[in-house]
Amino acid sequence: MGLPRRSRNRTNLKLRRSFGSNSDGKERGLALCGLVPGCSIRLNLWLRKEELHTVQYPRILEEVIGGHPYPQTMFSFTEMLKSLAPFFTAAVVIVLSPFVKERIPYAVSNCLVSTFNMWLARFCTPHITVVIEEKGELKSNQIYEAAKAHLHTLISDSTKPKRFKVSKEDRQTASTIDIIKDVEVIDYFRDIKLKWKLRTEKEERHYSSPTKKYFELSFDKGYEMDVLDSYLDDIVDRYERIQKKDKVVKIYTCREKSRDRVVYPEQDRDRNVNWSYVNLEHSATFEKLAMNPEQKEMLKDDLDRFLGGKDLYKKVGKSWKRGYLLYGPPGTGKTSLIAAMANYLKFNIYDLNLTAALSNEDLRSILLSTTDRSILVIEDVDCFAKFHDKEKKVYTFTQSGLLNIMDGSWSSCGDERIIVFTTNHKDRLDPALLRPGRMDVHVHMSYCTMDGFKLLASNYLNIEADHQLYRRIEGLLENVEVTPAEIAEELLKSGGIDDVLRGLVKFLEQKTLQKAKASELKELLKSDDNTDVDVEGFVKFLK
Ligand SMILES: Nc1ncnc2c1ncn2[C@@H]1O[C@H](COP(=O)(O)OP(=O)(O)OP(=O)(O)O)[C@@H](O)[C@H]1O
Repeated sequence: MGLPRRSRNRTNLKLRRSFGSNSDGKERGLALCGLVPGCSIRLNLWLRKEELHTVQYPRILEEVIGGHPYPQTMFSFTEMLKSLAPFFTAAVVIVLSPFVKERIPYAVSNCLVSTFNMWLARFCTPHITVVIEEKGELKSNQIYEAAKAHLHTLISDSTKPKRFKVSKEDRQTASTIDIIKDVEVIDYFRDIKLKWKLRTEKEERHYSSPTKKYFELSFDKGYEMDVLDSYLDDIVDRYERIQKKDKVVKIYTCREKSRDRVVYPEQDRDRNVNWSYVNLEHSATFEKLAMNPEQKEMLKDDLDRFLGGKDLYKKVGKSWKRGYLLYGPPGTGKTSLIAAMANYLKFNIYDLNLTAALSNEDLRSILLSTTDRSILVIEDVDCFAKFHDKEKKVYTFTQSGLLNIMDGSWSSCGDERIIVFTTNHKDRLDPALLRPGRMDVHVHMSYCTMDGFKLLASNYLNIEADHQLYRRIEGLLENVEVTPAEIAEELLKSGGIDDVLRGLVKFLEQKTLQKAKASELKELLKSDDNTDVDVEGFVKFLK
């Protein structure tokens, strides 16, 4: 596990003073430590006590560290007094102790001595600070997520810090306790005392650059192996187990890039990718979906085979990814099917909102920032047919850009990745996009059938057996194209079962009538040779 390193050329050094001796043990004095926030780089500057009053600390450290000024306020007098106060207390105790022992109760002198010991231990034992940043180079940092979950459990179950926050969202059943930034949370592991702090830091390059979050984990020097190899590993293992068992599926959306088009340096491009997430509240499951039962089974089998196919994919040298194309008219359940797939697999969803402003480079960064065991969704992919248009190439990705990323870097640097495209017009898609390897399974989401209707009626109205109106409904469904979304809307209306079904029959009859009128009109227009009308378009419009 590599610890992150930072440049020494930073302006916001935090300085700490402590007494001790330097490495050869001879020189005693005050050590000025330049601590880079969130980093274990420590710069010690040894001074004799008599030099303390004459030295300009900032100037000296400036030279040591490399030419950056520090805010003078860091060396305030109060702060200096604060850090010397325990030392002073201890000195008083030591000097006065023979005298004090006889005159003050044992408990009081004992308390003073132990305060001194604590202070000594605190200032003389060197600490290690490990920084755990929220984001790695490209993706989220799993140790950060695991630490967050661990601290959440820790403060909910036992150790409460001095300050913590409580919140409860609308639909939550219980309130949530969470840590606040800069407040210390103490944890113990095999007698090692561990101090956690959540920190945030604004990148200084630009006002719109994102705030960086990270945890600082501090502990006594000498325990590095225990902490890195056992403590953190335990936390991550536990997190992974919980994730697999009770994982709440999340849906990530990519936030709009800032409008002022900041051009970040190459190494910072990925910082521009900013996913935000909410828990997927969609309760869709395969069982609740009204679709062809055989197709449903085929899809579930395909997903199962994909999940268990690690060795096969490795053996044949293919990336462990699978592409699905869901096509059909609006309201036939494409989005619901994606939610059902995510709930079935317990994979997070990345909803990629392709806008004309994205370049191929942006697209690459976005795709590479998604995690394994996820479903990448690109809805209404036919709308990007215009990405053939090379004229708009300044900020527009190209179709070949999308395909290259899908086939190349994105798919080869992760495991268990699913990509789902949806479209209302399969015929408008470029055949290059449709070929196996890119879209391996094509799923047609069709208008509602009688089987689909029965399933919806069971979900919405709890009708398990037959109903006297079913014959009528079946007859109507055979003749009219109606989407499951339309049926669902009717079934949601208020009233008893009979009222709702009668309302549905009425709705279907109206649709049948409209259809008949539309075809009548079509025939009429066709028979009139002099009519200069786009018959198909006109009928569609009327529908
Ligand atoms: N096959 C289905 N089974 C069950 N419910 C469905 C189905 N299709 C649609 N619905 C209902 O209709 C609503 C809208 O459907 P959904 O958004 O999944 O359709 P869509 O095909 O993705 O539409 P669009 O192409 O406009 O995005 C869903 O929330 C669900 O309640």
